[in-house]
This record gives sequence, C-alpha cells and structure tokens, in this order.
Amino acid sequence: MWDFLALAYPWIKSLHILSVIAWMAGLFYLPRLFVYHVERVAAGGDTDLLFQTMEHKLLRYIMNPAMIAAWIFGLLLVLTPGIVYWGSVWPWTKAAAVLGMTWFHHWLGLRRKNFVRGDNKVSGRHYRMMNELPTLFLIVIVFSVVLKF
Ligand code: HEM
Repeated sequence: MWDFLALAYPWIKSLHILSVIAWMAGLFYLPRLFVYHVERVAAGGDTDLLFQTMEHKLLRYIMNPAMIAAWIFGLLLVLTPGIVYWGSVWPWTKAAAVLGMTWFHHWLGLRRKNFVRGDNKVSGRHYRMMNELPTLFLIVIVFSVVLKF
C-alpha cells in the first residue's frame, strides 16, 4: 500500500491539483451568482428559476464531486510516506485553511437552499464580502504547500 502510494505520488498529486482547480472555480463563481440573484432577480419569476437551476447544477455536478475528489487525493498524499511531517507548521496551516474552505462550501450549499425556499436573507454586499474568503484560504494553502515552513 505505502509502496503503491509512493509510486503513484506524481499521478495522485496531479489529480489532486486538477480537482482543487475545479472546486475553486465553483467556490469563486457560486457567490457571484448569488450576488446577481439577490440584486437583479425578482423572486418567483422565470429568471429566478434559471438562477436556481444554474446554482443547483454548479454545486451538484461540479463543486460537490470536485470537493470529494480533492479530499480523497489530498488524504492519499497525506498517507504517502515522507510527504507530511506533522512537526512542521505548514500541514497545520494548510489543514486549517482547507477546513475553512470546506465550511465555506457548506455555507454556500445552505444559502442555495434559502433561494429555493424563497427565504434568502443575505444581502448582495454580504455575498460580495464572503466571496473574498476563498481567496484568503487559497493564499494560506499555496504558501503552506509551496514554502513548507
Ligand atoms: C481537501 C483536503 C486537502 C488535503 C488533505 C490536502 C493535502 C495535500 C498534501 C498532503 C499535499 C502534498 C504536498 C507535497 O507534495 O509535498 C498537497 C499538495 C497540494 N495541495 Fe492540497 N490538500 C487539500 C486541499 C487542497 C486545496 C483546497 C488546495 C488549493 C486551494 C490545495 C492545493 C494543493 C497544491 C497546489 C498542492 C501541490 C503543492 C506542491 O507540491 O507543489 N490542496 N495537498
């Protein structure tokens, strides 16, 4: 098992990076859709339903599978011998930012359900501010995995 993980390391890392890119694309785009949805779309009309469909498909067919794949390949990298030394700081800063990213994903999923029920209470300005969170997490993650302090 450990030998296999060591041999497959470049493949697993490539798949990890691909899934992370797809996940991040959704994490950046979905809150933007929410901004336009709340500021420009009247509840109950055709455009409301169109936005709900786009949000549903983005979350279900891109973001959810990409998040699961990023976690699976990421955890395989954690199990690969010689990759993570828990005495360093970087695995902890990365783990904290990844947990933050996962929390944000679920927060967006809950807000999507609010739009479906017609009881969204979050303003466009609030969605714009929340849209900055994945950027902050991304900066922490990239410095953690590349600088490895
Ligand atoms: C979902 C849970 C995640 C886990 C368990 C995880 C774990 C890991 C591990 C152990 C490595 C190996 C580092 C190495 O090869 O030395 C890695 C690499 C990497 N991770 Fe993650 N990761 C996760 C999510 C993310 C996210 C959300 C991003 C970006 C937003 C990300 C970006 C990267 C990048 C760019 C690399 C390659 C770094 C390099 O070797 O140059 N990861 N990840």
